[in-house]
Amino acid sequence: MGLFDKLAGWLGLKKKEVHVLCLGLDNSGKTTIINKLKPSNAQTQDIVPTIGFICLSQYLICQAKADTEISGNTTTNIKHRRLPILFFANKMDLRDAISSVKVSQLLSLENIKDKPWHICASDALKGEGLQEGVDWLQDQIQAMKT
Ligand SMILES: Nc1nc2c(ncn2[C@@H]2O[C@H](COP(=O)(O)OP(=O)(O)OP(=O)(O)O)[C@@H](O)[C@H]2O)c(=O)[nH]1
Ligand SMILES: [Mg+2]
Repeated sequence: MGLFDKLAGWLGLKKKEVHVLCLGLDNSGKTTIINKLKPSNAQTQDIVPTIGFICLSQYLICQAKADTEISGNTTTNIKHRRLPILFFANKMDLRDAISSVKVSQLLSLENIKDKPWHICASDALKGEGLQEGVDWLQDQIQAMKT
């Protein structure tokens, strides 16, 4: 069972759609993170750079590169809703990686006042830090339901 299956189970979302948009710089680890969230028997060992975007309907996760064009309606919709934003400060295992606190300062995340946000340091190769992020997302989605 993958982390997103667990999340869906806890939330009783088996029949509901949860759309997760995964955005990030090239080579930052988006596909690796998404892959790790799948059940172990569905994970692939062979991750190649994504061309354009991928949409995994089974997990309802959409990965787009930061420069992928998103339609005007979608951006407006995202902008005006109080959707939770989860940041992964990935590749934390690298020797010259900066801390998640420093990443958050560099991105001025404290200026995001109209949406709940959270940042987790992660090592997507080992799967470290992903559970913390999914737990936070679970709490946020639950809060939105009530
Ligand atoms: N050391 C380290 N390498 C990672 C980590 N996450 C991903 N990688 C590696 O970084 C490279 C890029 O990972 P991808 O998952 O393809 O990155 P992406 O963001 O999907 O890349 P694009 O699809 O090209 O935008 C691969 O060689 C991964 O094995 C991490 O946490 N630590
Ligand atoms: Mg990719």
